Amino acid sequence: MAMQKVQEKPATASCEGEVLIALDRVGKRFGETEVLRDVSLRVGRGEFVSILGPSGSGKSTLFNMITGLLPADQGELKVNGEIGYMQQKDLLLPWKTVMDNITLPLRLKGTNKKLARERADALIDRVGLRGYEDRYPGQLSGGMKQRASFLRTFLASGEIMLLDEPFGALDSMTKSAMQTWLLEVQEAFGATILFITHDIEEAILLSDRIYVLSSRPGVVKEELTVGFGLGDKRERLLDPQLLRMKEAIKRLL
Ligand SMILES: Nc1ncnc2c1ncn2[C@@H]1O[C@H](COP(=O)(O)OP(=O)(O)OP(=O)(O)O)[C@@H](O)[C@H]1O
Repeated sequence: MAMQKVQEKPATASCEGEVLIALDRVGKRFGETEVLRDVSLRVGRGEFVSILGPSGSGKSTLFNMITGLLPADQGELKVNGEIGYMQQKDLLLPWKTVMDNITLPLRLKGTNKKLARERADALIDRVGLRGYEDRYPGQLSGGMKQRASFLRTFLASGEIMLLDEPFGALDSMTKSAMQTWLLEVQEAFGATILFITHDIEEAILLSDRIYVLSSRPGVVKEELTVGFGLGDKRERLLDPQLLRMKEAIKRLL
């Protein structure tokens, strides 16, 4: 039944404005295992789009294809802009300072040290790490490490950020603070974000649109626009529509 629905969907999923990521009927197998089937999605400039799906539904595989780390077996995949990829683990190098970690991708791209530091310095207040530039990752809290990792990704990313469950390992209070922080920086930086999560509430709270993936194979079961709490997404937490949407998504998974 689910497949029927996907087949009926137009290949061009909805999004307004300039499209930065476009997938049309993308498929992927690992040997005998079909991991993704017929995945079509769009991400427009300045949008916050989430991919919500259970473990094993192919979310990270999708990101690996979007970044070009893995080829797609089927379908079309277009990316219009430079991508920064923040993986599940923060992957900060423990022997480098916060500043050296943050500026590493810029340095690898050939930016000189002074300029890379100036660029990081201009944003360090925004991520709440002023005064921690010379510390080492082991001296930071989980939330601080995620913020350092986020800034590193942002500086290197140009226009598009792919965030793979960035808050998955955090305790619920830190997670909630980080979600608020992410919404603030997205607004301030005007970033385009494609976000992976298996937390339904997190997806509803943060996103403009959500693609709900089923598992084995990963198929887009539904594309949802979060049409409430548009002025201030944090107010969604208090909105009765949140619960209704959460229940509707649970029924899809
Ligand atoms: N390189 C690979 N070779 C073989 N199988 C793979 C490879 N990468 C992923 N898989 C398989 O593909 C499926 C999807 O994995 P993927 O990591 O994309 O899922 P996910 O939705 O991101 O899961 P999680 O939420 O647990 O991170 C899994 O069954 C996984 O074992």
